[in-house]
Amino acid sequence: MEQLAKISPFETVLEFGRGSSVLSPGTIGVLLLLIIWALFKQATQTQVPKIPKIPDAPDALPFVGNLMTLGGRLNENDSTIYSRWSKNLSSDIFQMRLGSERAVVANTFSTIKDLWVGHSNDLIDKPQQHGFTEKLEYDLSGANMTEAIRRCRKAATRALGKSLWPTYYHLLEPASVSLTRELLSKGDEYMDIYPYLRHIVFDLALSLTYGTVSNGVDDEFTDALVESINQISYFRASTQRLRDYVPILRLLIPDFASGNAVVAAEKRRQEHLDVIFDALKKRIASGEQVDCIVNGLVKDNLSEPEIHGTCKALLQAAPDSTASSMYVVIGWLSIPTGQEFQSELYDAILASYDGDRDKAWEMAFREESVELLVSLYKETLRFWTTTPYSLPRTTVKDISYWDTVIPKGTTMIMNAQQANHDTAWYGDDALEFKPTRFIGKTDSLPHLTFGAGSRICPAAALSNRIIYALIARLVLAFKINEPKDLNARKANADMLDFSAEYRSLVAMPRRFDVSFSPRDEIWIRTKML
Ligand code: HEM
Repeated sequence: MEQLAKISPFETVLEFGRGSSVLSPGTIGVLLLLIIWALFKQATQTQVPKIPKIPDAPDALPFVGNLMTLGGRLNENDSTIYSRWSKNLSSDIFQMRLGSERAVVANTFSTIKDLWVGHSNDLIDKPQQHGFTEKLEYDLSGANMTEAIRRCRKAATRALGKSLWPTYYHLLEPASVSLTRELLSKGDEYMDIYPYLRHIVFDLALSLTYGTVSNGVDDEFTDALVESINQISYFRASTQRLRDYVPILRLLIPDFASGNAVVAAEKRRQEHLDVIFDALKKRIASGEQVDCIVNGLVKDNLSEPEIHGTCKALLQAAPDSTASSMYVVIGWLSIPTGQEFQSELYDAILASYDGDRDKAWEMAFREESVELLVSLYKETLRFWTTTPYSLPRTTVKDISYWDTVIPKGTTMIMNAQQANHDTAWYGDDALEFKPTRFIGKTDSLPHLTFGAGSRICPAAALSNRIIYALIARLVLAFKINEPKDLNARKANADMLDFSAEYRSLVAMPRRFDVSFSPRDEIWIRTKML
């Protein structure tokens, strides 16, 4: 019987049907029993058995398990729901059913550290999301750690390493100058700075990968590429699509809208990248020296799909997560408490360079000598967890955890949003935004927004530096103001409500407007030369 169930209950029933030309009442009875039994198995079974001694999330339903409460269906992101379950169960860790997938959710900093760092190599694979993963040609972020993916990750990590940063300054510095010029031209006008921040990070990622930049914030080609990237991000590791997790739905319902949307987005993304790649090949063939990751990967003999797979992951991961973090902190700086902090930060930046504004401006991308600003970006990433449940992993072997065993093949989810606000780890003020929190602290894992362990974000240090440098230059040049008009869009600095996106992997801050008053216009203009 166990054997038959593995084939698929419906195939089993069909086999019975084929074997008998006339269905006797006895055969029909057996068939019915078999269908009920097969449905029962489908309704409750998971890829790994229930794990002893780990409590279950409440209200699991047949077939879908806990999915009906997740995926933004209650206008809350999955992490907020996980936090509630963890609290109600009085347990750091619980298990749940996502259709046929058994997942363990860890909710406190110390539990996550024990599992993700203590068992780093045991948690190196990613869950394969049916209806999504197979529609992407090659995908570093979502793939298991095969030999090819190991090579891609190694190449990406090398390209993002500190020794290569000096080659990226010439990309970031002009971008920050054009941003400053743009802000200066706006005068007292209130504006939404998000598209500009996103554009800077996207251009950096495009230069790093394919050695090119886009044409501008409203460039049509880039918009289409960004749109295809967004579509793919929207479905990645999301619990919104039931059929990605429930086998019987895949069997019964064809994959219409969203499945086709992923395929169409992947096709569009690939077409655009092919154009960019071809242009790069022509430049290289004509003898031009182009410093970019693709060039390095070609020299490393990675295949073309591997090259695109690595670069797609970098292009995909970079813009929204980095831009969102800069955006929320700019929003906080504009509100009254942030206004006071702006002056403190301005003084701290100048003090680090003995009052030499030019040097402070020049060194922004080259070093992180302003401790208050380092603490500010760490606290920003901790408090507004833009990747609330990180990227789920899969165990590649059985893991002994306290007095139980988490089996090989279990989906592992870190509730980074909850752990980043864990009072047992950060103290009673964990729910406050405290920009000085990390002064004098050198912990290598200050928060979990970049993930942890074997698949931690390879761009964590570079992203930190981008945020540090752009904020340093903004504060040196301008005072950031919130709109006076009561009906205007003001920043939402709430640790959860800052984002209006409940369904997908990356939080999307609610949009707001701010204005930038030059501290000293004549001095700023000297930086535009
Ligand atoms: C503030 C900005 C960023 C945040 C919060 C962020 C967050 C994350 C997180 C949570 C993961 C999953 C880690 C894990 O499984 O433990 C990840 C993976 C990844 N990130 Fe980032 N990221 C950021 C910026 C970037 C940038 C700028 C790039 C590229 C230039 C990048 C490239 C990647 C790649 C390639 C992966 C997949 C690594 C793998 O699966 O082996 N990220 N990121």
